[in-house]
Amino acid sequence: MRLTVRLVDIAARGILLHLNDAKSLGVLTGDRVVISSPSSGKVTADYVETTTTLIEQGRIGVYHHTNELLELTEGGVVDVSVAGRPVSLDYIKKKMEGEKLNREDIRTIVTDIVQDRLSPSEITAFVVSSYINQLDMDEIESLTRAMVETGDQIEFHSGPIVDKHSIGGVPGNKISLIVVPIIAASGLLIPKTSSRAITGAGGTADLMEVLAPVEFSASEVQEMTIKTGGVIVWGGATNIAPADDKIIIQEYPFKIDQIGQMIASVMAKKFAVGADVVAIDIPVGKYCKVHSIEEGRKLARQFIELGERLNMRVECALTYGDAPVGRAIGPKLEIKEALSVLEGSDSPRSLIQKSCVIAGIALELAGKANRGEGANVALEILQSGKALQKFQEIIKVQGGKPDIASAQITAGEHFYTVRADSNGYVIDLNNHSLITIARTAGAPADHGAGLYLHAKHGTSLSRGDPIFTIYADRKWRLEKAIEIARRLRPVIVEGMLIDRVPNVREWLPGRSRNHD
Ligand SMILES: O=P(O)(O)OC[C@H]1O[C@H](OP(=O)(O)O)[C@H](O)[C@@H]1O
Ligand SMILES: Nc1ccnc(=O)[nH]1
Repeated sequence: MRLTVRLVDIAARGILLHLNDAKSLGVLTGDRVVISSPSSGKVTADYVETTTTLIEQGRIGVYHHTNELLELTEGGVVDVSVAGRPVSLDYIKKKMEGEKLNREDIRTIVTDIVQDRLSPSEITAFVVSSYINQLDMDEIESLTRAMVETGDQIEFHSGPIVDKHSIGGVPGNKISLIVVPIIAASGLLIPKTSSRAITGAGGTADLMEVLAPVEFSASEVQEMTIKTGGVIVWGGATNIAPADDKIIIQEYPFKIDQIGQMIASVMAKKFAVGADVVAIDIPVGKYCKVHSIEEGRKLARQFIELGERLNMRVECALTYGDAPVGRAIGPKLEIKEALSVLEGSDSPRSLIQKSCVIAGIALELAGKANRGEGANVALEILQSGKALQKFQEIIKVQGGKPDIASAQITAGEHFYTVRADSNGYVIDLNNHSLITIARTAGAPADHGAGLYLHAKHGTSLSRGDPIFTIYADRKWRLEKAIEIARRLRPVIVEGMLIDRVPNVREWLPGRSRNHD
């Protein structure tokens, strides 16, 4: 069918057809079509949307991202025919039905994801079917290899190449900003790629973006790493494991991170940058991705086994995840806190200790420290000021302003402090709720949004003492976040009274205990 092009300025993939044209072609909403034009050749364009009002018969509306491939001009004429459905949909269905996927099935799915042949809802179906039916180690290995092979890879000619990664899930986990400079300052190479927030309110890429650009190609990552010893960039922009970010985007709204996909997501990024040794941080806690030490050990063994299959030496640390790392949650607040530690502050201790433990494991694996001494070596590098100097070099090589000091970083201009309404101790912190509040306040997209925790487990508070402050770049977002905070009560302060159950029934005066 020949149709006249109307360019539709919507930042999405897809095309819009009049319902009658769609019927004549034999396509329904969600089907795919092939568009051919003399200038662009044949392109399988995405999902059809139909309308009876928004476009006239005889025309085809082409959305912006689809036209990036087609490069059509307004008023041009194209030939439109029905396209077959991607075969990967059959493999996703196979997983939905609980069957095991083989290497070819997974490679086909990943290739279709990378080449934008699957719609967001189809990718979500893959995520959810793997979430419910789980991926075994063979499937995880296939997924990792397919993610690596469908993107760019880096090869360094000297080693060992070091890397670290956290599975995430604990708020405030800004340790990469301290670990990477420590490792690089020790003379090792660490080409660190991170994702943006998945279940949290600020992934490492979101944080680093406050100080410097994070979007680079794989070859730029390589060049910068050779020059400074390390980088902290967003994996999603590098074309390193490009399927990863397309999957993560579908996980974000549900705040899920399917275990098999998560292992592949992390390890594909490590493998693609040529890592020889890898330290993995597995936060364990009531509200984390991993809830018990046993579960954590099982996951650690999976990471180690996959590392062996891929020829990388992996060691994992199970870390305390029942409270945020440090006190700051959200991009600017977290950067401020990490910078202050690099500048020599001796608090927050949880942040310093955790950063040194993870950096220490990597230093030991790479032969820069004896077994059991890595954390001390890391602390010495941190306290010597060499890590700060290295961090400034990293900011500079990525194109940011290196001489920024923590005191110059200010969080969102709108803020509100939640205070204790009775005397007592902090007996519980709900990480999920803290993240929900920070996200509602605008994090991670609004860099100034987030929250600062004044009190953690065991802190003794008097009525009126601050518990946490919510920050936002926009007033309406702050209002929403306050509303959510009132409902979720993420920090529980209790004295001896745990709860009081009110009797709300109307009590009539004169009513007596007389059972007449
Ligand atoms: O949003 P949630 O699920 O907490 O985790 C995502 C964060 O965890 C990892 O941290 P890193 O790159 O090792 O610093 C990811 O790359 C990302 O930054
Ligand atoms: N799924 C993931 C969890 C943590 N980090 C990642 O890069 N990916």
